[in-house]
Amino acid sequence: MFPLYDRLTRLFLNLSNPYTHGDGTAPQARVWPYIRSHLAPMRGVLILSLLVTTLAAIIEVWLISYAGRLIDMLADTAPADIWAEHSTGLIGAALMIILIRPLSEFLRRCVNDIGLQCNSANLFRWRAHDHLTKQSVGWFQEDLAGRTASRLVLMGNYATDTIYHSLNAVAFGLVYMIGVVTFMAGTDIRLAIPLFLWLALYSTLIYVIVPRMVNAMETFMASKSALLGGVVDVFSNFDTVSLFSRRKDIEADHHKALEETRDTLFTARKISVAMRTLSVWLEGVIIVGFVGYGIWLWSVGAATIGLVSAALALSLRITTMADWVSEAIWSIFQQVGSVREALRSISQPLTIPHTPDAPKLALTTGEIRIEDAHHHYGKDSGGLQGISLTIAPGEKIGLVGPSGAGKSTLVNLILRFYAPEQGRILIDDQDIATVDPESLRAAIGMVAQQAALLNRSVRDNIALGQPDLTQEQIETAAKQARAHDFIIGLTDSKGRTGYDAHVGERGVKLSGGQRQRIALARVMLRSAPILILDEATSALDSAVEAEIQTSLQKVMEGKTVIAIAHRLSTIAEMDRIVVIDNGRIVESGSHTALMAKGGLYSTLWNRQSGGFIGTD
Ligand SMILES: Nc1ncnc2c1ncn2[C@@H]1O[C@H](COP(=O)(O)OP(=O)(O)OP(=O)(O)O)[C@@H](O)[C@H]1O
Repeated sequence: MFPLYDRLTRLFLNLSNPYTHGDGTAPQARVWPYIRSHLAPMRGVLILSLLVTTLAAIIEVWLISYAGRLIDMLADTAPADIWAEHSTGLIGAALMIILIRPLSEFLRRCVNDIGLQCNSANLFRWRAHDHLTKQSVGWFQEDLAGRTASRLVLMGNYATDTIYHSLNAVAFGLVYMIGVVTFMAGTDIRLAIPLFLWLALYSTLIYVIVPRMVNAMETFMASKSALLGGVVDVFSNFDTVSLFSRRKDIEADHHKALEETRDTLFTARKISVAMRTLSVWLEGVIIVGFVGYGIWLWSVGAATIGLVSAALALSLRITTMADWVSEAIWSIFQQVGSVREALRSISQPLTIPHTPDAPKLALTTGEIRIEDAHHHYGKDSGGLQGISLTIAPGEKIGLVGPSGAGKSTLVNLILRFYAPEQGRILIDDQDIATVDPESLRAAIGMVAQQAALLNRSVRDNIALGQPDLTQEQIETAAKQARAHDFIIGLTDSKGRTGYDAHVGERGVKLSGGQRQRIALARVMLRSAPILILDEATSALDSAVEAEIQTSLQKVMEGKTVIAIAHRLSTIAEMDRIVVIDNGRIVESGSHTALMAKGGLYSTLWNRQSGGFIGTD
């Protein structure tokens, strides 16, 4: 029975495929165009949903009207004659209630809850993820990661709910209109007057309240996203927070964020309470309007008793249906505010255009040419103030300068994590802005200052991006990076050991030096002709660093290398040393030449050899 049930329901799951890509343009910034642009893969399931929802609505309306007719029938029939006169009708109605109605509900649930909801939320998330992962590294640094993640995940639900309730509103609204016309046809057309009055009042209410509600929901969702972003930020930097903030301060910040959500929800709820109360009041208006109008017509001799009772029955039926429609409309506009808030992140155009069809970087020699690069991170000053530098194929340069001079910024531009605000960067005569970014990064091996690892096994971290590597290759690289010995001693909380042990979020379960050695092993396995070492050995003690130097020398062989180091002794042997200060190149030459010159480099060197660290 269960496998059959599974197969049957799976048919509905397979009604659409959520994993389809959009047209590659940035998502629309406005809610309805945004939702519309996702409907194509769902077309079949949406039409089906509209049909089954309409069917369900028809059955519900039938049930209401049948209840009325049943009472009329019982009143008009003698008890002894009931079966003789109405058995077929009664059995038909019973079958309708026991069989057809549950079947229709099953269909409606399968189409809406499985076919639509299981797929639609993921379709929105899939495409939003597709767009967000094309954003530059720089873009991700501008916003709280937790907030962006929560917007991506929750937006799938909000957008789906918006579609679901819209279909409900359309289906129930349609049947509502048909139902009202049918009911009216059986009574007196004059009773349409209170109905129109109600419609006018209800539309006004929606018109006045809905925009306020959409704004209130958007503000509430913004405070909720900020709350989530804040919590993720604190939890993921708990060491720093514990060191520098008092518990009271953390609590106070959290309290403030919570209070913000309470306050914004309060604003939204004030509106919804008013809306709900006014809707019920309007339902009262329609009941009193119908019945009162009927009584007045009767009192002036313009209508019969029958019309008054019909008016009462009619008003009750119409208000029940109006409730369905208003419920659906109400839900839509609550979700619209939430989608609009999520779109603040999701619909942002790419900060660096994505060029999937761009040609791959054709590497020949590995020459890097930087032409007048300026980058101030959108500010007026700071960053790079015009750097021109050519690094010959196979040349090894050391990048030196005081903290904040712009060394990492230059590397970020070469990796195209940011696009230079002015100037350009060429590798083997190809402007990196015009080549496929994946091929660019594949050409560059990088060990960063903060060697962050992913919460996966050590093996996966070393083989990142190269799943075909053998265990032997991975171990050889780990040995060269002096990582093998500590790796085989690792055990994680789930009992996995050695290369299978997981390293914790961002590699927190390893020491800084261990992380750096894994990152070095990773880069040793890359056959990238350009190597960037940003303080690649800064977390290692001198003994391990000396051990690694030989392997590192081997890895650097024949490659174009940019090495950033504050510990100048590690780069003194480079072909050329480029000194950056305040976003500009101030000196360039070999260690000996720069020492002879007596400029910034020699000052830095003398300061270090004066006690900070040995030079030999
Ligand atoms: N994401 C960013 N947004 C805004 N400004 C930034 C950003 N990253 C760096 N900067 C600014 O750009 C300037 C250069 O920073 P950069 O990180 O390139 O210096 P650095 O020479 O690598 O320093 P360090 O040796 O301390 O790592 C600094 O003034 C810094 O404040």
